[in-house]
Amino acid sequence: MDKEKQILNLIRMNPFISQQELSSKVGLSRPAVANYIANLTRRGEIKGRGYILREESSIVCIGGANTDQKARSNQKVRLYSSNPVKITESCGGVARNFAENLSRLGCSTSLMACVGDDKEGNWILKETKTGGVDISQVWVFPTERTGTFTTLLDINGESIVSMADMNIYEKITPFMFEEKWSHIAASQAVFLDTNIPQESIRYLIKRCSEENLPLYIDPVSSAKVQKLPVRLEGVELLLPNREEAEILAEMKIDSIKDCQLACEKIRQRGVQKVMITLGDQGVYYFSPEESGHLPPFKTDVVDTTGAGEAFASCAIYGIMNEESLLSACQLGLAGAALTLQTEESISSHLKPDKIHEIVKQFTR
Ligand SMILES: Nc1ncnc2c1ncn2[C@@H]1O[C@H](COP(=O)(O)OP(=O)(O)O)[C@@H](O)[C@H]1O
Ligand SMILES: O=c1[nH]cc([C@@H]2O[C@H](COP(=O)(O)O)[C@@H](O)[C@H]2O)c(=O)[nH]1
Repeated sequence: MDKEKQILNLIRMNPFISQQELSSKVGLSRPAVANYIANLTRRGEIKGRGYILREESSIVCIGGANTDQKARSNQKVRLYSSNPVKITESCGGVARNFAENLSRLGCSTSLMACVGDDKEGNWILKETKTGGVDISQVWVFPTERTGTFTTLLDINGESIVSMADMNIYEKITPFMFEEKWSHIAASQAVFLDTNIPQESIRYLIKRCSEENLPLYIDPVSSAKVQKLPVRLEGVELLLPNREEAEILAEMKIDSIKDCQLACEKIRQRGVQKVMITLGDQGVYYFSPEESGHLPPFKTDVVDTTGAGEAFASCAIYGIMNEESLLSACQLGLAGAALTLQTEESISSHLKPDKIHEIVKQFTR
């Protein structure tokens, strides 16, 4: 590749790159680089220098965007039998749900995910945009089908079994993130789920760590948590549920005391903070400064789908607003309680005032 092309490619990947950095990367003197840039500018290839300011509380959410199909049984589910159910459909995907929740909390969020060029993909894009999320960074793949998540809910709203048809995410490569790096680097923080392939997860962890970008990870499921690398330096916060934490820590978790040991083991892998969500047992949080267990805020449980992302988004909202880990978890529990009350994966009542009010009500 000639020097001019190399310079253009480097600028495309990082519009903030300095002439000094360009000179050492392409092996030219700084004045020679300046000369190339002057020529490229004259020819209109470079339209100006892209100093885009980092937005306050902006976050890029990377991972899954699916349609969720929920079959809710109106009697206790009988396995190996035909069960009368009511089926509903909504937009889902861990990263997508997280982005919409945070947008409802007033943060500037963008989604980096992929959908097929099909009815479902178009629906997700439309709904997510209506939810206030920037969808300009979503890839639309013409030959792939949008991911689907199908779950069977028992009469008490608990999921009995779920099926994830998400082959589309296998098409995502590290290079695609490299190309979008200027957008990622312009955010205050990055949220990542493990729907994307292992090499892309590794790439993002390494790059965020090198560039000191706070990175929060939701491991999605006990199948997908296995994609995380052993070393997790640079991950500011990991939010596994109990099963995922058992896999990460390589131990059974049967008590709150076990949670503490599991968090210590997970932290030895390089993570700074850990929050293990424990379903109807609440959450255990852990950092070098603070640790403890909180039971859930009591509420009617209509449907548990989306509670994990509601917890994650409200807790991270707290962290981005420099709350303590304890206060961030209380906000997380408030968000989860709101989502448990609805059949939707996202509560339309989610607002900063509302979650603060719930925390006040339960901690009085
Ligand atoms: N059955 C339940 N009763 C009360 N709270 C629940 C229940 N299920 C989930 N939650 C709340 O939602 C949070 C996340 O749920 P959890 O099941 O641990 O995560 P995930 O949905 O990611 O598996 C919990 O920390 C808790 O606050
Ligand atoms: O392998 C996956 N399973 C499930 C999800 C998504 O996770 C949400 C359910 O999450 P929870 O565990 O909080 O119920 C759904 O919206 C579903 O689309 C996903 O992205 N990837």
